[in-house]
Parts: sequence; structure tokens; C-alpha cells
Amino acid sequence: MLNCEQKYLIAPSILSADFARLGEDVDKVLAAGADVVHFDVMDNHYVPNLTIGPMVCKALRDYGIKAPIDVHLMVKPVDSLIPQFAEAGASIITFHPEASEHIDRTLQLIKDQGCQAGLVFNPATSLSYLDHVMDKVDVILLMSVNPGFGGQSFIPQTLEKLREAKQRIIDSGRDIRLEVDGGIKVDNIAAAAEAGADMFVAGSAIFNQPNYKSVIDEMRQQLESIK
Ligand SMILES: O=C(CO)[C@@H](O)[C@H](O)COP(=O)(O)O
Repeated sequence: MLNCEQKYLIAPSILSADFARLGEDVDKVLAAGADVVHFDVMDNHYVPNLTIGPMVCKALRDYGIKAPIDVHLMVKPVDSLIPQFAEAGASIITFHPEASEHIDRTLQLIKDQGCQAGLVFNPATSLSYLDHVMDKVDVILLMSVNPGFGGQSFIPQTLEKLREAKQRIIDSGRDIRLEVDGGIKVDNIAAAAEAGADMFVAGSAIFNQPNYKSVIDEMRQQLESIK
């Protein structure tokens, strides 16, 4: 589960990791200071790309990965995969509201499996999907790129949407993580945090550098500067 004590969490997206040595690469990024493993699941239907499923999640657990695994489902339909990911060792499961027939039921299904639950918002998806489910979400994930691929540029309008989501969280009085995903780098992580984000997914910014620790340290320095 997520560490509630820690203000900011860094969650490398393994979409940009070395899939031929995934266990080692995930170990390496955690040893470099990452908090959470972000696990992108794409079905070539909801998004135009195909990635990994519950077997790979289980393989990471069997390899010895203990950190929270944050499973971002970019699949449609979603419900049938939820028990499989919970069984495979997922800690958090998030999904896109457009991909579920019954958002409330899908959130409850995730919680019934013992995982934390979240909704994911594409750049053009309205936050109004949160209106009647704030009591069931543990994480709100705002996509700052259109989903499907790593290495895209951060969409600046996300900052305003983060502020809106943060206000909804404050109004709810609940302890909900605000996650941002897509194009997060050393030079924009502070702006995302100032807008309200407290959990940062970064794929290419970390995995495309030889020294993961130096990137993560620089990200933390940026976050320190706004405390
Ligand atoms: O879910 C997705 C893309 O759909 C993301 O998690 C990306 O994998 C993030 O990659 P970068 O933009 O940080 O390279």
C-alpha cells in the first residue's frame, strides 16, 4: 500500500524499462530511490499499444519486488482483469472511467480484492466522473499526455486540471493521492507539485538515463524547493 507519511512519491513507469531484464531494472530503480512501481497495462483496444499483464506483475513479486505496484489499466472492459491483478500482487489498481460500464462497481471490486482504487483522467476527460465516487477513490491519476506511449511531451493545460482535482480532494476531506503521468521531467515536476500533484509517474525521464539515482535525486531536489 502507499506510504501516507511521505509527502511526495516517485513512481517510475516500467513502460520505459528494459523488458529483457525487468526484475533487475526494477530493483535498480527502487535502489536508486523510487517509491512505487508504475505498471502500464495496454490492450491495443482502449489504447493503440500492447504491453504486459498479470503474469508479469506476479513475476516481479516472485522475483522479490516488495514496493507498491501501481497498476494503470488502459484496457476495456476492465472488470475481469481486476481479480487477476490483485492475485498477482497489485497494490493499487486504477482504470479509466470511459472503460467501465459501472464505475462505482469497478471501484468496489478493486477494494473488495484488497487493493487501493483510483480513476484515471485523459487530457480530454472531465473530472465530473468523480462527482459521486469520491468516497471510494484512494488515487486520482491525471494523464498529462494522451495514453498509449511513453516519451510524449507534458500537456501544460494539465496544471489547471491538477488544481481543480486538488480542490475536489480538499473539499472531500479525504486522504486521496493526486498522481500525474506523462512527460514528467526534472524541469516540470515542481510545477506539477505546485498545482497539487503528490505522486509523479516518470518513464523516459528516468529509464532513458544511465544513472537513475541522479535523476530521482534531482526530482526530489526540485520538490524540496517548493516545500
Ligand atoms: O501511461 C503512460 C502512457 O500511456 C505513461 O505511464 C508513460 O509511460 C509515461 O512515460 P513518460 O511520458 O514519462 O516517458
